[in-house]
Amino acid sequence: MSDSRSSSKYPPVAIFGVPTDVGAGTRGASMGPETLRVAGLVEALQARGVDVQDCGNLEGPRNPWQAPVEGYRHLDEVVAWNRAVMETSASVLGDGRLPILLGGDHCLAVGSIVAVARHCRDAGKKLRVLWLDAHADFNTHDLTPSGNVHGMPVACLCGIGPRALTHLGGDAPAISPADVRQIGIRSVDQGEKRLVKEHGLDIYDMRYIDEVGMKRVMEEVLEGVDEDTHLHVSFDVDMLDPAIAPGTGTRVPGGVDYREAQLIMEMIADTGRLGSLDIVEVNPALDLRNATAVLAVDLVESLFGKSTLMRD
Ligand SMILES: NC(=[NH2+])NCCC[C@H](N)C(=O)O
Ligand SMILES: [Mn+2]
Ligand SMILES: [Mn+2]
Repeated sequence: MSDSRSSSKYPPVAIFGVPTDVGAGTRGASMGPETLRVAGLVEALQARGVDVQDCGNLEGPRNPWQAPVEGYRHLDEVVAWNRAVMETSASVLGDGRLPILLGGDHCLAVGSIVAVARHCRDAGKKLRVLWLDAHADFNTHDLTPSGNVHGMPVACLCGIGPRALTHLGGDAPAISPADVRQIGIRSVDQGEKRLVKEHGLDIYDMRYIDEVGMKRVMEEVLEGVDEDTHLHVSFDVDMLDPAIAPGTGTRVPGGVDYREAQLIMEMIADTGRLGSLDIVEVNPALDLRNATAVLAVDLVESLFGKSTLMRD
């Protein structure tokens, strides 16, 4: 076909915004979807030759902004939003499109990954989740220091958490810790550390990245990825160093720098196996001139094959 849209080696994409911060302890990530659009996400993908459909934003309950109850803040609202995310992700995957979730806070990855896991099971594909984050997000109601559910999605997906989230897709666990690789980690709470070790979560923390370098980290993370693998990238922008990405609610110093982040995205792009993406925790209320959203868009371009040299 001569249509430039079909020249991309990527499948068509469907973008949907999830404007909520019910899982977070700081307000503002609810404005993430619009700020990523303002930063030019759709146009940047189209310029890569990708067929992009913007489905607009999902709807759900408002943020009641209440204190945690029995270890969870806003659990009912978190479940309602995740149900909507799961349904939309499933229908996008069913249409043969690559879903891109614009968060919103990171609790929403429960819904997106439950849908992706089901899709992989039905399609006979192996799932690998790349969790790009400063945090392990493996808390439970009795370990959490905050009650914020955005600190719990990985545990929920692995079957540890409130039934409404662990069984969101009907059965549990949605995934196994062996399906997950975490990159950029540098803040894990005391009890969370124990749980992470107990479950053998594969964590590439900042110390390991410093010691061996990002190239080797990504080689290890992507080991075994083949044509039957579906890569789900769950990109919490707080993986990035706050000096380059200040617009997020739970900043932790000592994060991934610009070059390292580009290499992560480029090496994922090289596999050609990207199947779904979350971009979460962009908070324009804390940002400087939309720098964090602009950087996220820049990194997504690399994830869709833009390279700095003559490799296109
Ligand atoms: N997705 C995130 N930004 N999570 C931050 C979690 C922070 C902290 N570990 C907590 O559980 O409260
Ligand atoms: Mn996170
Ligand atoms: Mn985080």
